[in-house]
Amino acid sequence: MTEQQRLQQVRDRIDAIDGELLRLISERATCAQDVARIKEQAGDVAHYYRPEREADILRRIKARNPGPLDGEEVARLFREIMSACLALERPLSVGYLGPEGTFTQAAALKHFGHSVRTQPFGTIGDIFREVEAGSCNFGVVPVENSTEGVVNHTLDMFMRSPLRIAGEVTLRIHHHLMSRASGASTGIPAGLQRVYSHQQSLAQCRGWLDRHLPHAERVPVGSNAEAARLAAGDSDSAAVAGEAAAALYDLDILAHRIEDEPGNTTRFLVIGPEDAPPSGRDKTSLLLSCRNEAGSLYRLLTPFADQGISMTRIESRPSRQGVWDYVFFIDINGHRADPSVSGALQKLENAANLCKVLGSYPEAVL
Ligand SMILES: C=C(O[C@@H]1C=C(C(=O)O)C=C[C@H]1O)C(=O)O
Repeated sequence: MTEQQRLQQVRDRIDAIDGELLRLISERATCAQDVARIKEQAGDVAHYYRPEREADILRRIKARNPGPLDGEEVARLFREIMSACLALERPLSVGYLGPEGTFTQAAALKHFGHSVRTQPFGTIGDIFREVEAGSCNFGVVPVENSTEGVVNHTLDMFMRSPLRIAGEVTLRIHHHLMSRASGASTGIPAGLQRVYSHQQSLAQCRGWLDRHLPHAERVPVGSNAEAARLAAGDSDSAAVAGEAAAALYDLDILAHRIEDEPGNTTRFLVIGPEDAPPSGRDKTSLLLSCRNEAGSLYRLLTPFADQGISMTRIESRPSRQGVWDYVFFIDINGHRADPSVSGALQKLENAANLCKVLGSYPEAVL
């Protein structure tokens, strides 16, 4: 057989598989429509989207993946199939920290897939308000970065918001230095006067900027996408931002992956009117406060230790109610419906001044 004939054979096989895939995906979409119909008949239209079921499906896909594709890769494909099936019934609207091209938008699309309607908002407070008002089904907000720590504004919003946490997303953050497309060969132009970026991103690239652009002024702005927009209008300036922002504002990337920590990751939370039912591998976020006296934090944490629950994070913030009153944001493994977690929560009611369950939700799968 000639090379052409052998190629033709494989291509025929691929075409047949694609036909079969298309038939199966369409059949799957019809099933999703059936699910929606059943829910409509039961008057349960608020629950078209089931985060715990989606997490379970994605985990199963990863566990069963026979290769050669990587587990993350197949899960990403199925993420998009589920997203499209769900949108057939009711496209979700998801608010994020804009403008377009931010890492928060990338996190929203990673979590929900590309068939949702993403809506940019100017501040974290605006996202909470829009989701509270019901004009968006969910919101996505940054909460902590592996290099720069916690996003205080997000934690502070939870103190007075009735919203719950329905999911988490982690995103590897790669920052690039970019400037107005010149068509010239790449490299860092000597005359760069200014570097725009979000405060957090400037901090995440501090070492690189010190070494390569010691004389350029660092100008913190509201978001990386805003930085890219400003750099697009001024050839003396550059921005530090992600790939999406470079594409959106037609900027040339002058230097790739300039973050100081190669494992630089940001964690985002999905906020909505309810948290999620158990998926089998869940986390619970709590807001606690205790009296300012000896041993009170110790007493607050004892119920978790007694129940063998591991804590994955603790942050303290001023409560803003008294000069020395602090609140603690605590993440634990497990769902609030698990007997060990609900047992610990019952004991906490006595030990804590305030004990607010911000939500139980599936551990990030992707
Ligand atoms: C609403 C449901 O289905 C939705 C669609 C899914 C899918 O396409 O597989 C998965 C979970 C839900 O977001 C449900 O299963 O109850």
